[in-house]
Amino acid sequence: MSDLLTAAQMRAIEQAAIESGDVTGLELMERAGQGVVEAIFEEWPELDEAGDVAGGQPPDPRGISGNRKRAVVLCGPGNNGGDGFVVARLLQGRGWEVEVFLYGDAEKLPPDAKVNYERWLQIGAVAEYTSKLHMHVLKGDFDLVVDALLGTGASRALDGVLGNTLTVLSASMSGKERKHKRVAIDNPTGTNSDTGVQLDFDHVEWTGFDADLTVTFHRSKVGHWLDFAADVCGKIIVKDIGLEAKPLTKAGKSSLAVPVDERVWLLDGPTRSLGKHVGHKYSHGHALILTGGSGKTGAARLAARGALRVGAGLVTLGVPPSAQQEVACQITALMLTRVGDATALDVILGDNRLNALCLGPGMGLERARDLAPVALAAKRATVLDADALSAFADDPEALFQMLHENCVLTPHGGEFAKLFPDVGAKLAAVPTKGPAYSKVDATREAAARAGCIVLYKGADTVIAAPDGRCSVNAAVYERAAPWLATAGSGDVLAGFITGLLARGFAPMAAAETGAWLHVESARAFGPGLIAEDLPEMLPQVLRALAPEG
Ligand SMILES: NC(=O)C1=CN([C@@H]2O[C@H](COP(=O)(O)OP(=O)(O)OC[C@H]3O[C@@H](n4cnc5c(N)ncnc54)[C@H](O)[C@@H]3O)[C@@H](O)[C@H]2O)[C@@H](O)CC1
Ligand SMILES: Nc1ncnc2c1ncn2[C@@H]1O[C@H](COP(=O)(O)OP(=O)(O)O)[C@@H](O)[C@H]1O
Ligand SMILES: [K+]
Repeated sequence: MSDLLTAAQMRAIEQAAIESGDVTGLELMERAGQGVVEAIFEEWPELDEAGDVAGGQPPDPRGISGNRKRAVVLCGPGNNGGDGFVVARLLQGRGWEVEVFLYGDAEKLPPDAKVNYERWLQIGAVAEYTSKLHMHVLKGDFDLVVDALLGTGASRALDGVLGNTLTVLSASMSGKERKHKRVAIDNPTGTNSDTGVQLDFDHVEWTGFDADLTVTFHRSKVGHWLDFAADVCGKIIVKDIGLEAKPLTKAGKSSLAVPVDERVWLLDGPTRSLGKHVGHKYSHGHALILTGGSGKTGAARLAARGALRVGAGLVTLGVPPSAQQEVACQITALMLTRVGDATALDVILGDNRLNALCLGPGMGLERARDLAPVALAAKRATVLDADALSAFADDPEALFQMLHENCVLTPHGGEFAKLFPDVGAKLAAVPTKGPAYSKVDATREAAARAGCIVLYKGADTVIAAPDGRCSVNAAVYERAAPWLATAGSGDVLAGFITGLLARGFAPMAAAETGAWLHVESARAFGPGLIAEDLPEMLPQVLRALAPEG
């Protein structure tokens, strides 16, 4: 998968291509419509009775004389609607019976959409999109419903006619017995293409258009991978509309988000340690993971197991005296050392071979507050998770002062909102106009403020660096791993990242790789997963990637 674009970036790319004279807006719209039709028939070959997908061929007489396929195309007031008119024309050209409904005023359509509206009028009718529309669709024996209502230009709350109709349509047409397929052009109406959140609409069960397939153009949009969108996009297909050759400007590039994929491991993983074949355990790094007191050591042990499995040469648990016996009974390959207080930690960190630290899982707020200053002053690569984040909820600035560039913060939503309350509030606000503030924006802003890597957890994990680099590790669509929502899985993630830091990964790469391996381990196990299983799946995941991993 390539870069993920915001609506503004996509618009800028299209605009640059049009201004360069390489292509017209009308040509792009035609290619977009063709792309949608291609995707429909690639996805559901059984719908294709007429043969040639590219259009232009006369329809197969069997399609007309036999049972004609039937489509409803819902067109909106902008260029997304324009794509819809192209799709309607191409389907009709292939022998389909097509009904088109327009939400909005035809006279106000933008120029390219207007042209395609008029082309469609030469071969078909346009009915008004009304609040009764869903009844028509529900009663009709349709094979396909196309959502061309709103695309990247969707920017404000939905009105009653639009929102209610879509909601009833989607709700009443869910379930296996539904005959027709549902396709959204660019994004399902009801979602924001920058944020993935639902557009504001005053309806209790508001869902928006619930698609089986979403066909987007040139590049996937950031919002396809965030928040609620993954629940309603169905599946994403990206269609080329001939914009490839135009790179983004430098300024545009620095604000790109990239998806995390297996390259994070393949580029670095197998060799990222000192000495690929002849190295010894110290050349693979030594991680120190601090535990909480007696009865609270499980989380840190999970993290430690993760760090060891991901390839740290040695992993030591730093335990308070009260927990020494408990931890000693539970570990074998892991080591332990007593870390009673900040002074003891200071002494231990005199050993320069300890090159990665992890604070937070099960640590306890007080112990985290006591030990964090010494740990951070040692300037080792350091993961701060869980209690090490919550401990500074009252004074995040005190934490930010101590952080350095080799730190990785791994908050979930609650911890994020405690450390960055203003950023969290911006993210939580329901957008009323575009461009909207997304989890990508929020994580970037947090990383810049903290001066280190921030990994903001969730099914749509976002990782950002202070310099604006940003990536999305989305466990959605074919990478869905809902089993990760289990106690302790975040502790294992902290351990994976710590282990990778010990191996010498740069903080951003460690966070990306850790997050990616975390989801892969969950997928390799599948349903029934508990946190303990995650480190145990790593050998299998790594073997499949690179034999020497
Ligand atoms: N610009 C181009 O050259 C191309 C654009 N394409 C299509 O054009 C789309 C973007 O077109 P637009 O920028 O015109 O945007 P849209 O068609 O997504 O929507 C813009 C229109 O919807 C209205 N609107 C926004 N939010 C609304 C709401 N909540 N309720 C009701 N109306 C609302 C706006 O006032 C405006 O009239 C893309 O998603 C894509 O489908 C493709 O044809 C490829 C080429
Ligand atoms: N539905 C989901 N799909 C994929 N990953 C998820 C999902 N829910 C949670 N996760 C992941 O599981 C981990 C949970 O971490 P966290 O909230 O800290 O839990 P804990 O404190 O119990 O370990 C995070 O890495 C998060 O990204
Ligand atoms: K749409």
